[in-house]
Amino acid sequence: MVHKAAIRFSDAGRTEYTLSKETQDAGFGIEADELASIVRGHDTKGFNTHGGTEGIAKEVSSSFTDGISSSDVSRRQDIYGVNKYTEKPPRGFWTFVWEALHDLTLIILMVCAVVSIGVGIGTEGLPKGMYDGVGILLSIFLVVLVTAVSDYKQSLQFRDLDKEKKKIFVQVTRDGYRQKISIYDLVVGDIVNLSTGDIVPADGIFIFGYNLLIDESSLSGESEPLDVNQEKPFLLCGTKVQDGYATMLVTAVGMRTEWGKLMETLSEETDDETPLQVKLNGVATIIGKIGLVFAVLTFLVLTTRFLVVKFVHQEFSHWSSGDALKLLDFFAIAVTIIVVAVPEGLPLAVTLSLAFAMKKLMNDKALVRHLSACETMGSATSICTDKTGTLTTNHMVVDRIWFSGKNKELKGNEVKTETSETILAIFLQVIFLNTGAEVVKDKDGKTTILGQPTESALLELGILLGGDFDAFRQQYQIKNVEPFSSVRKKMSVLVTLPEGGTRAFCKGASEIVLGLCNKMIDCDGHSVDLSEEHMKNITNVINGFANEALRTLCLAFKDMDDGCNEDSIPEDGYTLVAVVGIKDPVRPGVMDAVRTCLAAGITVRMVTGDNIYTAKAIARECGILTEDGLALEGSEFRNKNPLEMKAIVSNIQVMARSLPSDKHTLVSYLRNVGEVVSVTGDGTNDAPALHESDIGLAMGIAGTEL
Ligand SMILES: Nc1ncnc2c1ncn2[C@@H]1O[C@H](COP(=O)(O)OP(=O)(O)OP(=O)(O)O)[C@@H](O)[C@H]1O
Ligand SMILES: [Ca+2]
Repeated sequence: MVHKAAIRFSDAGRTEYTLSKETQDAGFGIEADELASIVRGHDTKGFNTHGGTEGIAKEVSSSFTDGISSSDVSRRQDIYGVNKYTEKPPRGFWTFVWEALHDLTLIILMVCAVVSIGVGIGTEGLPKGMYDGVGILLSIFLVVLVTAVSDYKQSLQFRDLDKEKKKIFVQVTRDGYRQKISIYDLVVGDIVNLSTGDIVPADGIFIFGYNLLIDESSLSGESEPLDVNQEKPFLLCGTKVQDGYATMLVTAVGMRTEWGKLMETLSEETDDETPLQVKLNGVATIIGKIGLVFAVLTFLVLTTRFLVVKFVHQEFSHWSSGDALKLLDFFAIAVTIIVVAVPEGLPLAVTLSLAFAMKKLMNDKALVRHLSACETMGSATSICTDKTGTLTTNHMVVDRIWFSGKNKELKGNEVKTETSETILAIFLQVIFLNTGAEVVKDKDGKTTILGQPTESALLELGILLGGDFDAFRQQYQIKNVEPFSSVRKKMSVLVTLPEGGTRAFCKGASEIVLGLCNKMIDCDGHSVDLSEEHMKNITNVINGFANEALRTLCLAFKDMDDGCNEDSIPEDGYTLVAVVGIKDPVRPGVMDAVRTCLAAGITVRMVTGDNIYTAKAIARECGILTEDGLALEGSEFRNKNPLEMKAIVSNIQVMARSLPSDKHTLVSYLRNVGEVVSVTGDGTNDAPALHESDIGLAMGIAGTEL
């Protein structure tokens, strides 16, 4: 500390670092720009000058455990800014009118109108000579008005959509407890909890966490993910947490971040035309060109005939105003051909009807990112949906438990009375220590569970069994965490026990975790070797749960030798404690929806990360899986060669235990065989497939940007 202070003192002396009065008065120890540039520039020297993470936390008066106090927020916003990006001012109505006027046919028409009025008045006098010209002008006015109004309305709608899209919530610790706030309310000094799949909501410094991998491709285009830890603590806004879990101290928000600067250059709305519009515009242009050719031809032919006649009658030197009028008449005929031939209104009609469809969808609480989606959606021949959260409600409750010792399935409330204490104790350890969810108390002392539904279901069970989350977290020291990911399909932790010794816990997809076990606990709480017989038994239990459409998880532990390596968590030699079956009921209405799709000739496919039996059971329940349909596991699909894949892909109805990349492969093969594929999914594991699909329907729960 003394040492740091000394460095700071000398550095301060050298750079003449003085605080502005406002910052000082507000009680902070660092300027906003200075702090922002340290993180943005990955300036380790400046970082150390300010005393590292602790020093900076002190300077922005934040505490790692309690965060900031919410009464502070406006003071922080005054000094360090608001987490919003300045956007280009929205385009006004008149810009749209101006744009609509920039149309070649309209310009030709206007010229014709003016000429026609001029000549008309000259020859036929007022007001009769004006009628034609004014008529043309009026119709131009009408077309411009309709185009401008519809474009303008569309841009307003997109702005609303944009706002909707940006309503993202993050978990922060404020006033000593964890809570959810909107990213707009984030201020410098906030302690943010990041987990897999999150977008980093502001610039910040890593405080604490495990195995944090950051994908910076959105900022730097660099696709190799970056390790972030105490040594390399800088986190940039707009990057994505690819793996791991961490808490972060916010150091810059809004326009002071790199992302903010990027947004400023990007916030220009991009025109997106739907495929149909592009096609129709193409058609309109071709027809227009043909019309133009014919118009020119007609004009030339008429004029030539007129000239020839004049030549034959030897009147070439006598020109009357009648002749001029005749030539003008030819011109008018040519223009009429153009006007009739160019189907100006066609693309316009499409825009209008699509905008209408979008509005209707929005009323149904569906958010349409691109206008084109409405149209493509109509032509979809295949839907790939995930299971959890889309077909099911995502409200999970532990329904069945099987303890290896008991060899008996239990309902939640029977567990306490019928299970030996040793087993129960270990069971609670797995539940409370090996979890990414958290039991939090809010201001009024009410407990809520924050976290993924699967983990919340387990925590709820733990509380039901009389466990105390906080007590567990205080007694045991967590050494390492490998968070859950859709690829690994399990979560593991390494923990120091209060009585000494280190223990690893693992929970996750049943077959996968079972494969890591070579022992199990018997009824007295002793570890015994897993025999073939046991294995068969347990597999039966798992399949039994799965056939009842339950999501099954295995929980296991392993006692570590003294002096084991704390940097890695073992991948084998676990002792099985329990199998749990979690109920996640099918959403009401799903069966009808599936039936409607099938009736409309759309094939529905389920692609899920869950167990194959669970997947099949749910698929049957929803009417997705039929007698002759194909259900297989992701690994089976993955190992086929491209030809085989192509052959079976159309028959696949259920794909279970899939990796995110499998979803992606499936979609690209389906498109390959000529299907228009729509993908629905809620999670980060669906993102690659959503990208690949013709239409991605993200069921917005998590803040996953696509
Ligand atoms: N938090 C967790 N910890 C440990 N294991 C988990 C956790 N969540 C899910 N699992 C296990 O991983 C399996 C697959 O999860 P994954 O995320 O790949 O699919 P999903 O997104 O839940 O399902 P779907 O693809 O249908 O939406 C689950 O069946 C479950 O056994
Ligand atoms: Ca999912």
